Amino acid sequence: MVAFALVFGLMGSLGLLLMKNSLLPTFDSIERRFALDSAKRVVSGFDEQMAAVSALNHDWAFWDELYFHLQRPNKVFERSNIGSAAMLTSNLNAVLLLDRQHQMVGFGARELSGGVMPRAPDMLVPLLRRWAHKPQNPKVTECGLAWLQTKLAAVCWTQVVHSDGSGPAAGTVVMARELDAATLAGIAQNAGAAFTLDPTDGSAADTPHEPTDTWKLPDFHFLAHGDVGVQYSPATITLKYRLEDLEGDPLAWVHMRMERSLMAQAQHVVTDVLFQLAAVALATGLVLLLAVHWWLVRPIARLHADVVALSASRRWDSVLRYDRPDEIGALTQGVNGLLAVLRAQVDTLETLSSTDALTGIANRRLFDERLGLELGRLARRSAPLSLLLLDVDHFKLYNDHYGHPKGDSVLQQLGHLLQTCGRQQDLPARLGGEEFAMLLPDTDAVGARALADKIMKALEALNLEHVRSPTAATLTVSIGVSTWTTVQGSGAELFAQADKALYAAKHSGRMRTCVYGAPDVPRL
Ligand SMILES: Nc1nc2c(ncn2[C@@H]2O[C@H](COP(=O)(O)OP(=O)(O)OP(=O)(O)O)[C@@H](O)[C@H]2O)c(=O)[nH]1
Repeated sequence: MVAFALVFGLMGSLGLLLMKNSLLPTFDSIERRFALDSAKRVVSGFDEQMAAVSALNHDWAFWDELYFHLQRPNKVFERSNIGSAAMLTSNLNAVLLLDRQHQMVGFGARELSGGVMPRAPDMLVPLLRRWAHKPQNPKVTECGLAWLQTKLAAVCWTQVVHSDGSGPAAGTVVMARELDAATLAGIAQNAGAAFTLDPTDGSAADTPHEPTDTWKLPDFHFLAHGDVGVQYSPATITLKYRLEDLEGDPLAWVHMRMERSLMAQAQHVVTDVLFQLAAVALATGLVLLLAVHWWLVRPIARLHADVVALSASRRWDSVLRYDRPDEIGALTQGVNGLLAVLRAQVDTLETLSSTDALTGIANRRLFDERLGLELGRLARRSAPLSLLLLDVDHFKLYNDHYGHPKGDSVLQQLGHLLQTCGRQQDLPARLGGEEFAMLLPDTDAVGARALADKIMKALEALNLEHVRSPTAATLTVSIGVSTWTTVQGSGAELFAQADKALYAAKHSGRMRTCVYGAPDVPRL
């Protein structure tokens, strides 16, 4: 029972542990995937900001009025298109116009957040440096990020050509739009992930942690250098992405910090589920334990107790009753089968131990037992009890003459004769050798003598030839009788009286019956 509970508990714990070990990693990988997707959306948000400026910049690059303006600067055009009002309308913070030699021919600006004004060198200097090692791509709008004063901005530039794309470029149009707090908040909102922007100025935020992992981001339109450093802790996943400037140098870190709420929830869920499963397992185990106890242990214990009681009482004739259509019923039937075999064996042994092997009538053991019983009955009620002792005359001579087997046959016939002569309640027995006895309940001396006569007549009728007998030509017996109407002593004394009578019969010529108490029989 205890072993069963232990095994059940062990298997349950193992199952729960396996479940925990498979559930948490699944939640963990879901959370990592989610963090990576968030990082992609944030970086994509920066890329989209550049794409928006890029579209406007591209339109201007194929604008004939700008094309002609670069060739012949026009004050009206400049005022209405790169004046501060126009900057506001187009949501730009700076527009820089360059001629073919990259000389500034126009600059319009709108103040950045915090009230500072962008400066033309903020755009021109990094561009010129970039073009020094990576020349401008004709008719292709390019974008990058740059600091305007201390503000992050998306900067795009395209060579200005005729609207039909013909002719050599008249110069370059450069535009900048600040990625102000509202824009960054929009990126964060669209991405569904909060982030901070930290300049790569060598401050602590510059290298806040060593990443434990690196995720590769796909190439976006303008941001094509995508590695995200990842650092895990039990409570957060921290991601950092490096924004680069026009020359490919570090510009700022985008730090994303994501609470591992899913893992925390998963831990709770798993713990809850574990507790619930443990409770269910415990309840199931208890129910199973009770069921096993009720259906198996209890009946087996009862069966065991019955078998023990049966062994103690030695009542092999008992039958165990468990009518069940299962293994316990089968076990009970098996025990009953064994009992039947045992009963048969005991019966056989009892028969063997109380029967004379040669004649098949009772032996001395059974005779003594019945004698004791009959004496007990005699003590309780006044019905006479007689005992006949019978001995074959000159049986030694018979054996000597006819041989032992023939002698055996005679003894068998005598046994049968005694059985047929007596009544149902009489007990014929062979006491040993050629000596027989008959115990006659409810029989007085007259009745006993009458039976003795009947036996002699029946033997005479058998006409068993005995040529060596000095007494008669056929086999004869001598009989001694003793009768008690009340108990006068032990069974041995009744027996001794009958033996005395038999002795008298032998010594008065054999082939006769003597009754103890008669004048011709001496007293004990
Ligand atoms: N065939 C056979 N003979 C037996 C058996 N038991 C005893 N005897 C023989 O019975 C004979 C008994 O002989 P005795 O005691 O001298 O008595 P008896 O010859 O009958 O003479 P009386 O009793 O004086 O008439 C012996 O020879 C025994 O060997 C037996 O089971 N079978």
